[in-house]
Amino acid sequence: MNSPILITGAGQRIGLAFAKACLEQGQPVIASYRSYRPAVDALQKAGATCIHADFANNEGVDEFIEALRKKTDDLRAIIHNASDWLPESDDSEPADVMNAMMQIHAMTPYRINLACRSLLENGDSPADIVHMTDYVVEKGSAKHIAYAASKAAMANLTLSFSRLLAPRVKVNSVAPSLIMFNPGDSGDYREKALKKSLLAIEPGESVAVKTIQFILDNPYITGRTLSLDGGRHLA
Ligand SMILES: NC(=O)C1=CN([C@@H]2O[C@H](COP(=O)(O)OP(=O)(O)OC[C@H]3O[C@@H](n4cnc5c(N)ncnc54)[C@H](OP(=O)(O)O)[C@@H]3O)[C@@H](O)[C@H]2O)C=CC1
Ligand SMILES: Nc1nc2c(c(=O)[nH]1)N=C([C@H](O)[C@@H](O)CO)CN2
Repeated sequence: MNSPILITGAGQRIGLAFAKACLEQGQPVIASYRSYRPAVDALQKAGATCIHADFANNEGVDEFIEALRKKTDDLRAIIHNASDWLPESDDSEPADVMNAMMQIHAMTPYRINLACRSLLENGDSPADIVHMTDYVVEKGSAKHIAYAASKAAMANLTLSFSRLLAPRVKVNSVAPSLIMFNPGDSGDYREKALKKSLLAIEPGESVAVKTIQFILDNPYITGRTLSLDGGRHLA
């Protein structure tokens, strides 16, 4: 059948890497992006269907769902990758940070999963939902409290949706720690971040691509979180 895979936040970094890997294998892709970049044009040229979406409020989520349903009647998988890594800070209102984090990491996948259940059930079997969570779900984060809480909520969505959608749809999380730095990360920050895991490397997007693909290829994993953290829990 070759139903498309939906990847949210595919305009850069991990989401873009997974979208490219799918297209290289002939796997149809529907990619959501918020900020336009030349990479979005490149995805479209490579055959992806790209849909602009800002999930900052429910109107934006529902507009996206409406646009998605006009593009396809079925889905092979949904990869909930879109994310903002907001810290607490003196110049931001804590309630605004928590609301923004819960909106992108919990409300958005919750609404999309419920609205797109029939698309997954119409697609190739078994279908998949993958939530991109974070190592901090296990340990918390003193500097990204709301972010960690919202990713924990996302991780719980994996448990509930795996119960709701089995056996037709598998639902899992990938919990990365450091995968790739951001351009503005200082040398001091990078040095400290690398020391937080046993393997002490910045692996890059490919390890996330491999992990998501492993989940999609495995018919007997659901309701689980795969840790992708270089042994950070033992460092
Ligand atoms: N990179 C890492 O080391 C780690 C990543 N992760 C998780 O893995 C996933 C991928 O990480 P990474 O590639 O770094 O992610 P990014 O920080 O690059 O974010 C991915 C995309 O999410 C989009 N996005 C943010 N807010 C919104 C919104 N309100 N509406 C729509 N789209 C939005 C951004 O769109 P745009 O830029 O177009 O505005 C961005 O391109 C994320 O879920 C992240 O939390 C977890 C631990 C470590
Ligand atoms: N949306 C994002 N979430 C996270 C990012 C990121 O760049 N975008 N980065 C991290 C860090 O790499 C952290 O895991 C290690 O310092 C966490 N989440």
